[in-house]
Amino acid sequence: MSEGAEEVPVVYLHEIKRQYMQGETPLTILNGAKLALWAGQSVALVAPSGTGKSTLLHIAGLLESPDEGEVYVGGTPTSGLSDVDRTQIRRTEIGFVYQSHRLLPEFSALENVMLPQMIRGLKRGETVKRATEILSYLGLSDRIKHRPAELSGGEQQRVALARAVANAPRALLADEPTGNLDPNTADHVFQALMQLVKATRVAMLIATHNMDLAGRMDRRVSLVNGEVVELD
Ligand SMILES: Nc1ncnc2c1ncn2[C@@H]1O[C@H](COP(=O)(O)OP(=O)(O)OP(=O)(O)O)[C@@H](O)[C@H]1O
Repeated sequence: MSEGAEEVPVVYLHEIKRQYMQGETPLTILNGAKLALWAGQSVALVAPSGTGKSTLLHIAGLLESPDEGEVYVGGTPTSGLSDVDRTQIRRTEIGFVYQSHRLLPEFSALENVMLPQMIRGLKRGETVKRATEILSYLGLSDRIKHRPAELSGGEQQRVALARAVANAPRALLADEPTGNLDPNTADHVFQALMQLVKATRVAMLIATHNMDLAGRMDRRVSLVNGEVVELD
């Protein structure tokens, strides 16, 4: 990638405001939040429960719209786009990993990774090739025929990771991706995430409560009174 291309953040959140109604009372969760995610950089989002980490990730991933502010993807403002265009950007530019793997139980690991590519319109043969490559890269070449229930927790999460990067997104957003795993397995999945950042230069934002993992990422941010603050 040329240096010029890196001058624009992959995702830029500008002055994001988000309120939820709690009965009659508005609850302000994000209040002027600003955050730039850069190619090849991993960012840990570390903040207490209920401060808005998932909300921020959903807004960055175009899964939820802010009440005020703008989400730029590759320099393009997204608020004025149609739902179809937003969905298109989400499918091609952004990968999401959740705390629980959310794989489809009746499909194999390979098929789970093929699906997002097929939805995007790639030919079946191409999706098989690419899904096989990604799963092998993540150390799962002898597990591709297994269904999620036949995989360990760490393997399931690595398949979910493979699915998230199947369409070669420019941003990968992960909400407590190792939260359900024991420390050793969490470490394994975390290393896979870091390996992907280095290999693909994806911009990564990971919400985590794990300070050890956060300490091993490129940058740490938190949420204070609805704003993003840099830690360190
Ligand atoms: N759809 C919604 N309607 C109303 N309130 C919501 C909604 N989504 C989230 N909230 C509230 O907004 C606050 C922030 O939620 P969010 O899930 O973003 O926090 P979080 O930092 O990710 O928490 P955790 O670490 O526990 O996952 C919480 O108080 C939550 O109850």
